[in-house]
Amino acid sequence: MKALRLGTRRSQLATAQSRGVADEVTRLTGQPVELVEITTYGDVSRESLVSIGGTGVFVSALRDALLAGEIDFAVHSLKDLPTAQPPELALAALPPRADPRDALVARDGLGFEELVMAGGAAGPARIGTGSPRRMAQLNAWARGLGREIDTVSIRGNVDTRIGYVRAGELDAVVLAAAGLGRLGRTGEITDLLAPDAVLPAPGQGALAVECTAARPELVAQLARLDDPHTRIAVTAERTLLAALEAGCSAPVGAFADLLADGQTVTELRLRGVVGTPDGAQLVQLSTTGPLPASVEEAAAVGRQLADEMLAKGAAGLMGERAL
Ligand SMILES: NCc1[nH]cc(CCC(=O)O)c1CC(=O)O
Repeated sequence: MKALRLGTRRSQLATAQSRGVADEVTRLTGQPVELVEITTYGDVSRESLVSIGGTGVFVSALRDALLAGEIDFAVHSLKDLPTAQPPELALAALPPRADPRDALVARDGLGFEELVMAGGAAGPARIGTGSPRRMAQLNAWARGLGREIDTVSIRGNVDTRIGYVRAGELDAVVLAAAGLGRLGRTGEITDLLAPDAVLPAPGQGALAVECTAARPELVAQLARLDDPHTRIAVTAERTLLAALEAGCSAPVGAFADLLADGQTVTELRLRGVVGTPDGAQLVQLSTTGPLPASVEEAAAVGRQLADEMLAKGAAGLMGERAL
């Protein structure tokens, strides 16, 4: 049988998650899969994400290769995908989501509150993250404790980021737990940040399996990896993001969780937050309702919560993201 070509970025994280999906495709369909390496501008550039136009840069080279027929399918981190889906490409599968939470990797095994109270060597604790969403919520959390922190803008791969802590340049960094999990590095996490304190990025922890919409049999084959509950939850989160007219580098957190009655999922709770990077102003809202019966219904939940957030002044806070 001819192998399906799975295009992947070269980074350790991208390779790890592509391998996992490749194995799952083979397990479920018996179809062999080969990995094809694609270099993206986001992998070679050292400029900040904002100056190169957001995380969408990681996605476009893979999509170009899909449309050119150089690869059969691609795996993206869902949170890096723009919310507007190009009609010529299909999100064939959203596999079961991994841990959606953000994770702290701090010096001396410290948790977030311990670190904030302890401070850094010469003043407030220095915590690295390139994400305005994380900055806003971490700063707001520290404010609630009556303390200040220094959020320091960083980027780079997982090794580089954790390296700042190991080298003593930063007291901690914040990363997605799912990414650390896929790299087999959960042992380095010193605190998993509860969504009550830090809402993850919309779609965080979920992968998206994409192929051309022009190959319906391939779409159907890949769809065997799809997890309907993941699709419902992330649709609500991503529609909230889209309805706020915010991009993937905006300070927007959103998390939909499914509430179960025994073994049966009965309700969906969607929480959203927008804030200024200094955490001085946050608009945070939550809604709980019956489990949406379709992605359209899930999208409606996201739009509704976005409208409520906009009515509370969310748009004005997002304007701060240029700073
Ligand atoms: N923005 C980069 C990015 N995109 C996806 C992940 C990994 C985890 C995931 O699937 O959400 C990460 C790293 C991070 O935020 O720490």
